[in-house]
Amino acid sequence: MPALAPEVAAVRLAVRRALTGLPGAGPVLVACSGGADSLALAAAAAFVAPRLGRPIGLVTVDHALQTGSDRRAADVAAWAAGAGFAPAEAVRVDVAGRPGGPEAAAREARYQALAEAARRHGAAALLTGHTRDDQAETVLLALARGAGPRGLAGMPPRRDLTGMPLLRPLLDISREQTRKACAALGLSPWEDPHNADPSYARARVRADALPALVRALGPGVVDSLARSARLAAADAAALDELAAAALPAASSAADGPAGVRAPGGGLAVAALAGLAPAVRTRVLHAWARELGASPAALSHRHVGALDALVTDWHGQGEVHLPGGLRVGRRAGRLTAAGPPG
Ligand SMILES: Nc1ncnc2c1ncn2[C@@H]1O[C@H](COP(=O)(O)OP(=O)(O)OP(=O)(O)O)[C@@H](O)[C@H]1O
Repeated sequence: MPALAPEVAAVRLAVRRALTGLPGAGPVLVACSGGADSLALAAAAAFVAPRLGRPIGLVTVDHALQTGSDRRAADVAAWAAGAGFAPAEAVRVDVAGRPGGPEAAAREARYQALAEAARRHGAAALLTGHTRDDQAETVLLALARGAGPRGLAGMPPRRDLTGMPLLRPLLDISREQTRKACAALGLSPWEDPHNADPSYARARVRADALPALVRALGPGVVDSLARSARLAAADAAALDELAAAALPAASSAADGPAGVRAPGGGLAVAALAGLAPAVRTRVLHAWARELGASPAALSHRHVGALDALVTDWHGQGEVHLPGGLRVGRRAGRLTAAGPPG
């Protein structure tokens, strides 16, 4: 019997770790584009899941943005059916008319379709094939736009996708390993032309920025960026916890000791002023979200303007937040009004 390729073993081990102890009896659903990362993930899941008594399914999304995309989706679904996935489904989505650029619109449509499919099949979790290289690219892109620790934390290995657990078992596996795993298993991955399209920032990072860093600083740079993401994630989680405790305290300080906390009830400036800036800005961000400001539209500029009501008060006017909300400072409190109508 030929020896098991080390890359195949590494991917299987990563998937086994992610699936062990997963609650719920439903299938795990692999989100597979047919690319090397998610194909290696699917092949590993097909091996590991049955051994853990876990059913497996696979969904591939057809964004209908390129000619032949329907054939690619059908090929992936057919391979999956043959490899024992049930369901083995190709889902077509309509990307047109969504907000943001084409990349963001395709991602939103894809995640919506994947979450819907996972719910429809009673899945215990959805699995994606993001690798350590994807993580390093995410961190570089976050650095380039001046993100804080939450952005630099990159992608978590596990998150909630509208009520469905989304797992990323391959965050410690390199893209080279997924390619080698596919080759060792005789699988021919699909090459997504978008991955090489220089009009996408991520494609430029993948093709130019990261290879330039590796040339200048050595091959360890990808692993180092992924490690920085893990460290930033731990710090961001600790700061989020501090902020989660400080928000009700600042809110009840504003309402008086017997006050019942209500998001619109205001925040006490004195309580906010005593917080470390990293905690205070998180409290203000969380409060703005509670008030109804959409997280996607809430920017550093909005939070900075709220912070200035506390730390740089000179009688300035109200701060306008997304969704028609207005926040002002009166009698030692930040209070909110709106949206209009
Ligand atoms: N069309 C699709 N259908 C289903 N899942 C997808 C699709 N596109 C991406 N995914 C999922 O999202 C993950 C990340 O995709 P992305 O395109 O960002 O990275 P990638 O490195 O090109 O991945 P891959 O090599 O697996 O295509 C994939 O590994 C896969 O799990």
